[in-house]
Amino acid sequence: WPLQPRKILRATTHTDLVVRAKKMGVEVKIVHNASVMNAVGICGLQLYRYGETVSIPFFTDTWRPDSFYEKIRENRNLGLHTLCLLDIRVKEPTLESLCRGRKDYEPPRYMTINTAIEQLLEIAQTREESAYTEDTECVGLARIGSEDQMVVAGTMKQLLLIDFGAPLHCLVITGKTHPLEEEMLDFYRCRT
Ligand SMILES: C[S@@+](CC[C@H](N)C(=O)[O-])C[C@H]1O[C@@H](n2cnc3c(N)ncnc32)[C@H](O)[C@@H]1O
Repeated sequence: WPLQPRKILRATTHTDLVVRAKKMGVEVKIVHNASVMNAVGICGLQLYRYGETVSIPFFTDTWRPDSFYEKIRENRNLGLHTLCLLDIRVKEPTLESLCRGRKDYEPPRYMTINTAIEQLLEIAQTREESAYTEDTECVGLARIGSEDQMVVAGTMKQLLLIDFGAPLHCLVITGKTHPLEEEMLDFYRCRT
């Protein structure tokens, strides 16, 4: 039974899968694949100038986690860019159905760049000296790799006004940029 994880081994889930398979004596064969982790290179920010990637979950009325803020702060202190992966909520059982023991699911939801920025700015407001502000340069990327992919560079404030269309979306918060990176970003710069 050759196990072929679809993606490169870059996240805990992938490594965990391999470790458990090997412990069970299952043969593991890695088939390398494209990933947002390298496809994001399209915007011209150099991959080796990124710090730790963060995931931004949807806020709810009662759950507003902000642990990713510290990672963004550390990255920016080191002058590194931060790739923000945005929440996907698919096949989430409704609260009602959980209570009734019946399987009903919420409609699928994919976080937009706009929602991610709103949440990031909400967190920034709770910090005295935030690691980023609405004037921080970012790059919004939607549907990378598809014919209608969208890449726009601009401040958080500017990107908030852009409709990036259908999922999937991700966001890069820039660190210290190299002149060549700036030249590349100019091709994507938002003109509003
Ligand atoms: C849990 S991550 C896993 C990504 C996938 N396993 C990979 O390595 O490409 C999913 C998130 O990555 C980002 N993402 C994946 N593919 C994307 C694409 N083509 N364009 C923009 N963002 C993408 C989105 O933020 C999405 O919510």
